Amino acid sequence: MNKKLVPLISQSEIAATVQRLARELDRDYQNRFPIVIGVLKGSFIFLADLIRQMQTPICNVELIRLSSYGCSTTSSGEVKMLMGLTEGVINNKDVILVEDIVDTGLSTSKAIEILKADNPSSLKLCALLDKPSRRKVQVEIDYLGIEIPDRFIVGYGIDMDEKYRQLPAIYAIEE
Ligand SMILES: O=P(O)(O)OC[C@H]1O[C@H](OP(=O)(O)OP(=O)(O)O)[C@H](O)[C@@H]1O
Ligand code: HPA
Repeated sequence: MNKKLVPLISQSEIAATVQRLARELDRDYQNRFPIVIGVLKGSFIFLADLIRQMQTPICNVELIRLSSYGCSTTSSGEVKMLMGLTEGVINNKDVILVEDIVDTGLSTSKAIEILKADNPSSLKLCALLDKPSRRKVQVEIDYLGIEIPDRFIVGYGIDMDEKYRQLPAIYAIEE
């Protein structure tokens, strides 16, 4: 079935939002050398743009991979860790977890639970998009980009069945 892509967030709005988040992180992480952890795959473009806008030095960039959506627009509810961190890498470090979108909250809460077990000295969440109307578990977003309505979105790293990640802006899918 053909999908219609309806523009939701423009490239310029994304860029301004990334700038703002980078300034907020710079303000809070001066002289702290945080570890920035991106959640693959969806956050890869946001992560790359965000760290290039940050001026405060970063100790390390790490990537983890979770998956729950598979080939559909509905979360399976079962979040799998497909790729984790090297042991000990965040022990006693300030960690910034970077997510593209918090929807049900299941992926992010799982990531937070796993990372907390590795004893970071602090752990904060930076998310580009928040879809609070779909939340199933509570997630506190410390650095939030844009709140969005209950639409399935794609672009800027975010996919539907692995498609559309390369689009430079964010679109809502309509049947
Ligand atoms: O709050 P939730 O309902 O858990 O949804 C949010 C997660 O879903 C997407 O990942 P997905 O599982 O589709 O994997 P992907 O990033 O590799 O596309 C997205 O990148 C978030 O990590
Ligand atoms: O709206 C969405 N689009 C794509 N992937 C997602 N994962 C959670 N929510 C979404």
